[in-house]
Amino acid sequence: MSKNLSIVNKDLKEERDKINFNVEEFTNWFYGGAEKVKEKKYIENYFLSDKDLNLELDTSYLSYKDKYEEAVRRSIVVYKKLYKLHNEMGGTHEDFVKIMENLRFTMGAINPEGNPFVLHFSMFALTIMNMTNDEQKAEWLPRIFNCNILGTYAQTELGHGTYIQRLETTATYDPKTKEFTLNSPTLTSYKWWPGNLGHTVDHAIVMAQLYSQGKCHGIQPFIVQLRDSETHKPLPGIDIGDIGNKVGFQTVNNGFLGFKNVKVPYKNMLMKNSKLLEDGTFIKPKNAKLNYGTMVIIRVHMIIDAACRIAKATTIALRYSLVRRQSPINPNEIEPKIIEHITQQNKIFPGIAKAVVFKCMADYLTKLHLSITQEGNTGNLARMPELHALSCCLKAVCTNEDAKTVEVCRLSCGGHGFLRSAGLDDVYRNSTAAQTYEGENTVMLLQAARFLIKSFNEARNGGSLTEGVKYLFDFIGRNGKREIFDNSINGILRAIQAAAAGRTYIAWKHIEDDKRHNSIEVATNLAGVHLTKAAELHGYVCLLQVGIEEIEKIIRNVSPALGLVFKNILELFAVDLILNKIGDVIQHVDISNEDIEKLEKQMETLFKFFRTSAIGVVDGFDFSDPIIDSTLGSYDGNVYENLINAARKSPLNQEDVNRTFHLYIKPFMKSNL
Ligand SMILES: CC(C)(COP(=O)(O)OP(=O)(O)OC[C@H]1O[C@@H](n2cnc3c(N)ncnc32)[C@H](O)[C@@H]1OP(=O)(O)O)[C@@H](O)C(=O)NCCC(=O)NCCSC(=O)CCCC(=O)O
Ligand SMILES: Cc1cc2nc3c(=O)[nH]c(=O)nc-3n(C[C@H](O)[C@H](O)[C@H](O)COP(=O)(O)OP(=O)(O)OC[C@H]3O[C@@H](n4cnc5c(N)ncnc54)[C@H](O)[C@@H]3O)c2cc1C
Repeated sequence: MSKNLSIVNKDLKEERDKINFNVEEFTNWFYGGAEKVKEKKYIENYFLSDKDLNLELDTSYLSYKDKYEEAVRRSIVVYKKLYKLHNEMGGTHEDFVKIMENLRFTMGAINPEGNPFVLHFSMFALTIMNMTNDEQKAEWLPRIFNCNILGTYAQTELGHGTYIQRLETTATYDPKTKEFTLNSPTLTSYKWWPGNLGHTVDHAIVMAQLYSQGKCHGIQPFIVQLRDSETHKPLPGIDIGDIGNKVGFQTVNNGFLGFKNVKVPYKNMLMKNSKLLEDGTFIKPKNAKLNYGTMVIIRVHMIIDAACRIAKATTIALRYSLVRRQSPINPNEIEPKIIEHITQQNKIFPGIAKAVVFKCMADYLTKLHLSITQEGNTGNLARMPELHALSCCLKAVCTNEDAKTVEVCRLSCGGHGFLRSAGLDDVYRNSTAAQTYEGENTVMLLQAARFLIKSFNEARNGGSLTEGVKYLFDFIGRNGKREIFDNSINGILRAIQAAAAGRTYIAWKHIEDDKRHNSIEVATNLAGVHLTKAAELHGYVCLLQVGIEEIEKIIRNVSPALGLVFKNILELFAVDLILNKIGDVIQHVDISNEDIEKLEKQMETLFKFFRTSAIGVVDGFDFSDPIIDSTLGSYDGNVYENLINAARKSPLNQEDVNRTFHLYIKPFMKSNL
């Protein structure tokens, strides 16, 4: 951790003196080993120490246009260095991935409102890597890697983001010229939202309806050049621009794009999955959803992003709560650190537990994705629907929790939390954006519910189930009897499983009843609220189940003192979860009022234990001061000095009288109305 040289606030020092486990050991777990932590620190310092970045400039005060231009300038400084470092490291693909993984955090500090090149290195490169044949890889990958071309992923249109089957952009193939002609036949067919599209990139993966031999063959990906490589002027037939100011992501340069008779060569349709022969014959892929692959990868990556945003927000909220004093609990005593107010603990401690459990889930899902992708490469696509359902479900549950938790952290910092310098606004904006992009969360939950209902039918018919939904058998086996609650961690898991299975049953029954008068589609829509609740509960089952399995493994491999902290964290996550979902649990589990009171008491005991470890855990997330970028969350805890220093930098404070006084205020005051 790069520690500030200033003297650490004595309240915070006193807290750190009481930590009873090895913080470094926790950090090593969080980043996957001591070697990875070393790499992270090295890479972070390598970039952030560069004076050319001019990180002293607070970009939040700049205009929209200036923010974008500064973000581009800073990004280029970073990417130049990235290639230099990559060469120094040996230049392998693994080295590049290593740098990019670590840069994710660092980039947030450099461009707090988003990276104008992010899609090039994520969705654009990933789509070319995963959806092209060998010749296409050979042609495009070196140019992408060297940044000779810059690209984005243009799928969403003004009229459609969710229901991608109905995208309207057309790509019509002519076997005589061996070209596609791209058109935007309506206003609603304009591409709208793609990151970096407005003025940054010169290429895009464009998702368009393929027409060949007079038939539509559904959406297919095409590589399209949008701007001239020398002048950067839009090419003929391309109408392109920035979509304007947004809630966040101000420097991501999300754009719009329309096509008028734009010619694209035959070789630019990505042909790994679907194929088009030169004569225009279309060859279907093994599974039509293979073209959705890039979205699946990104949804998997979004779980670790959610964990890190929560980790950052709770670090700020906790450090602040350990130095802020207000409102004596006992009238005759001094004002306590606000963390002593139990409601404050209730705001922050469960969030810290979520960051840890989400990290476990991210590791699990990354491994699962890898193994299912490897199966897919050998032609076995059997587990694709399971991965799709799980990644949709967890993308939704984790980003919803993320946005909620970050907002609670902001509220937990009182008035100061509302300052930009507190550092929580960009975290929140990024969290809430993640609830929408890469699949709107309700839609994602409904996709997961589709899998649950299928599995429920399978279970009722005595079929086989994938591991993650086997608990549906237990529900069916109980034959209408309620699960008996027992107050252990596995008891809590069984209770959440019973609630998820019970809610799945209610949704299933709703559909079955409505099917008598309606089509299955209408019946499914009418059951929508139950379906999303079932999927959400299923997401929590997965999180708790994976949390239990992973943390049991961790405990076996770490020191006993850290093991106790992990046990505490897991219990915090579980008890907080069941108390938050108690309505659903009561419906399907035999749980008494006494059991619930016991859980509430248990929460208080868990808080008491966690009170001393909490600072160690957030320090262990190891966000350096430039990364945390917060007056309230810096390592030294000197919040009041930080706040006044930040306020003094406000552009309004650079002169003691603002010109508006003489221009407007004084004449107004002297006018006697
Ligand atoms: C909601 C769906 C999945 C619906 O797809 P659909 O073709 O209409 O399917 P349907 O007829 O409803 O049937 C569903 C069926 O399709 C299957 N399926 C769907 N997707 C997959 C997959 N990836 N792998 C494997 N299977 C998949 C499902 O399992 C269903 O199967 P089933 O019929 O139940 O057997 C799709 O439209 C979708 O993914 N929409 C969300 C769009 C989205 O995520 N856009 C992202 C744009 S890029 C972006 O936001 C980048 C931001 C990045 C940044 O700024 O950093
Ligand atoms: C910050 C940001 C960055 C983005 N970056 C990109 C990018 O780089 N490339 C790109 O192509 N796209 C990008 N997008 C677009 C994004 O993927 C879509 O906005 C997203 O998938 C949601 O689709 P939509 O806007 O059509 O919402 P809609 O589907 O119109 O959602 C509106 C409402 O309708 C509901 N709804 C819609 N369909 C259903 C249904 N079947 N069942 C129940 N309810 C439904 C939703 O739940 C929601 O409440 C970005 C978006 C944002 C906000």
